[in-house]
Amino acid sequence: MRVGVLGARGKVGSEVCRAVEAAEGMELVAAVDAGDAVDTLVTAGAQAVVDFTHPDVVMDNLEFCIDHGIHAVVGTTGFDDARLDTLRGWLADAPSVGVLIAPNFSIGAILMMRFAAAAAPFYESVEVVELHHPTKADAPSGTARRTAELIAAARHDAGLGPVPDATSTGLDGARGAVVDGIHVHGLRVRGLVAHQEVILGGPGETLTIRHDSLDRASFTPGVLAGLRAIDTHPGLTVGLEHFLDLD
Ligand SMILES: NC(=O)C1=CN([C@@H]2O[C@H](COP(=O)(O)OP(=O)(O)OC[C@H]3O[C@@H](n4cnc5c(N)ncnc54)[C@H](OP(=O)(O)O)[C@@H]3O)[C@@H](O)[C@H]2O)C=CC1
Ligand SMILES: O=C(O)C1=N[C@H](C(=O)O)C[C@H](O)C1
Repeated sequence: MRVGVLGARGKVGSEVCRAVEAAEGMELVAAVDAGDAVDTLVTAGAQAVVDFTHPDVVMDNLEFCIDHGIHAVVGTTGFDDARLDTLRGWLADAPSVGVLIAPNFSIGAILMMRFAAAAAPFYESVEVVELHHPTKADAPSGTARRTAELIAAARHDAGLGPVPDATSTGLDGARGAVVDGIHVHGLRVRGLVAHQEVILGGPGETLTIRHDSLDRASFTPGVLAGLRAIDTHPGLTVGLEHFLDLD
């Protein structure tokens, strides 16, 4: 497979370039960063791209790739329902192209989200705390948003009501952001990479599910798995778990 990387000089993109170069059956044919011509992907004959750029530019990148019949494996964050619908519209005109949007490529983070959704029906309280390096573009993290959505859906299916919270006054922001009714807190601390805790609570007990990416190498096996599967999964897929055999 001939692979191009967008965001190739970034923190994750540079790891991905190394991983693609070392991967059996893959060739890195284009390494594109800010200011480089995206047309390079076409002249180099890229069959698939990996995008780890910025939420402000990723939609333009994907429009280009879909228009040119190039599959895309996307780690960049910032996807809401409106963006996903836009992608579905573009893909309707390019039915053989596959796009994978993965809020997190590390296997531990995928399992953490799964465990959190499984535990959610059993606890009255739940909050999400994400902790990242201070150069992160977005807050809360894409992983935290996705986790909160999965927890909210699991609570809804189980017939649970809102999480209890007696707060009536306080400083703005003290209770974090709210995603689908679930409070999400973001910390930015030098020295951290990417970490998340889901804290669930019921009478007399709490359960804490924690995941730590200690190195950006944690993301590359998932990216390679996405690349290996993308040409047999046309259309839009959200979440690498759909390409993995987790059951
Ligand atoms: N899904 C997952 O598993 C993970 C997702 N991420 C997400 O990936 C994204 C990137 O993260 P990270 O690597 O830490 O960020 P970095 O800022 O380190 O890297 C992004 C790179 O993309 C470059 N860039 C900006 N615009 C373009 C463009 N139009 N075309 C090509 N390259 C461009 C930037 O250049 P410049 O600095 O000059 O602007 C920079 O080199 C974020 O959204 C982050 O949340 C991160 C880790 C894991
Ligand atoms: O910017 C990061 O670093 C990360 N971004 C992703 C996110 O927002 O969830 C994945 C991981 O948390 C690292």
